[in-house]
Amino acid sequence: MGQRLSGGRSCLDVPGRLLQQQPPPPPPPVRRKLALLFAMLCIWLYMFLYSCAGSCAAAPGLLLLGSGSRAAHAPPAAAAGSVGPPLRQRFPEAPATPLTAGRETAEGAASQEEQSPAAPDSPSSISTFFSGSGSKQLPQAIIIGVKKGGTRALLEFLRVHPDVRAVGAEPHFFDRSYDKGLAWYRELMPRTLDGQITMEKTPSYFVTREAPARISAMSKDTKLIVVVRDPVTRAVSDYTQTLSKRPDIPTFESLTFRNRSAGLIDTSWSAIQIGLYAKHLEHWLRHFPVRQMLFVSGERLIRDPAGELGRVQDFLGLKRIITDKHFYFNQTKGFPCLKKAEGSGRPHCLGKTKGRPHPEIDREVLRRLRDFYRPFNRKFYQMTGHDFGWD
Ligand SMILES: Nc1ncnc2c1ncn2[C@@H]1O[C@H](COP(=O)(O)OS(=O)(=O)O)[C@@H](OP(=O)(O)O)[C@H]1O
Repeated sequence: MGQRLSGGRSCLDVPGRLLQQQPPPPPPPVRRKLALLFAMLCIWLYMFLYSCAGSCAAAPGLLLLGSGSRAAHAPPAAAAGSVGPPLRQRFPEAPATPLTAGRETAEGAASQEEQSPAAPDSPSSISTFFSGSGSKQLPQAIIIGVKKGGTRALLEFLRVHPDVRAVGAEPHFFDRSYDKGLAWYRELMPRTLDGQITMEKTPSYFVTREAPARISAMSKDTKLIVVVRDPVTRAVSDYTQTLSKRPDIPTFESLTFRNRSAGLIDTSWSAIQIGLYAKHLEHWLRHFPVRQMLFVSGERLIRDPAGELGRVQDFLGLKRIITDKHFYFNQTKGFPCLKKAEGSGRPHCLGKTKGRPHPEIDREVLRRLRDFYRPFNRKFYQMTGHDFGWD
C-alpha cells in the first residue's frame, strides 16, 4: 500500500509487527514541555558562557552571584557608597565655569569626547541577565581628568575588574547637568552588587571651578583619579581632535601665541590652559586631601598598562586582578589593547579617535611651549610628590 520512493522502503511501508514493538510516543503536551525546557536550558547556558568569556577569565571565583570578595580587602571607598545628602536635592542653576572658557569658540562640541563605538556602555551581560539584582549607587570613584590624558583607556581597562562597574558615556553631571540633581545622576549609573565600585569618567571636571565643591558635597570620601600627560603633547592631541571636526581652524602654531614675536603664549586657549595642572589642582586641594587623589601617568599607561593598573587597583582597594595577562600590544594600532574586553570576551582596542596621528608642529613652537610649562610642571610634581618626567 505504501508508495515506494527511489526503490527503497517508504516510511509508510513498515511491517505491522515492528509498529507494535515501538513504545508508545509521549503525549504531545509532554513533548512540548520537554522541548520548552530544553530551549530554556540552552538560552541559560548561552548567557552563562557568554558572560564567562568576558569576566570569568579575570576572576577565579564565581562571579555569577557577585564576587563579594571585597570583604577580604575592604576598600575605604566602599563606605562612600551610601552617600549622605538627600538625593532629590536641587541646586542653584549656577553654570559651571570651565577654566578653559576663553577661546573655546573655535572648538564647540569638540570638548566632548568622541565616543568610541566599541566602548561598552553597560554592565556585564550576566548582571543584565539578573537585572533585578543590585542597585544603582552614586560613584565612589571618578576619573576627573585630564582631557586627552588617556582617560578612556583607563576606564576601559578598569572595567575588566569584576568589582568595578562604570557608566560608559561621560555623564558631565558636575559641570553641565548639576541642576538635574543627584537622583538623576544616580539613575545613569549601572546596577552594582554589594562590594562593587561604581565609577564614571568626565575629564572636563578637572578644569571646572565648581566641580571640587560639588563632588565633595556628594561625598567627601569620593576617590579621584587624574590621568595626566605631558601638557605639550596633550595640547597637540586636543588640537588634533578639534582639527578632525573643523579642518578650517587656524594652525596650532598661530593659536599658541598671543604675540609670536614677543613669545607671548595664549593661556586663554583651552588647549594650553588645561595643561596648567598645578593651577587646577590647587582648587581640588581646597576640598580633598591629596591622598584621596591618584595621579596616573598617561605615558606609562601606554608603556606599561598593567603596572599603572596595579597602582589604580591598590588605590581603589581592589584585589590586583588586572595584570599583564590582560593586555597585548597591537602593532597596527600602536597601542596596548585588551585580550578580552569586559562583556564580550573578544580582543578590544580603543576606537579610531584614540591614538590618532598628530600633525607635525614647528619644533621651535614646541620648544617654547616646553619652556612655558616647565615651572608649572615642577610645581605639579611637588604638589603630587611624583615626577612625571616631562622636562
Ligand atoms: N591603549 C590605548 N589606546 C589608544 N589610546 C590610548 C591608549 N592609552 C592611552 N591612550 C591615549 O589616550 C588619548 C585620548 O585620551 P582620552 O581618552 O582621555 O581622551 S578624551 O579626553 O576622553 O577625548 C589618546 O590620545 P591621541 O594619541 O592624541 O589620540 C592616546 O594617546
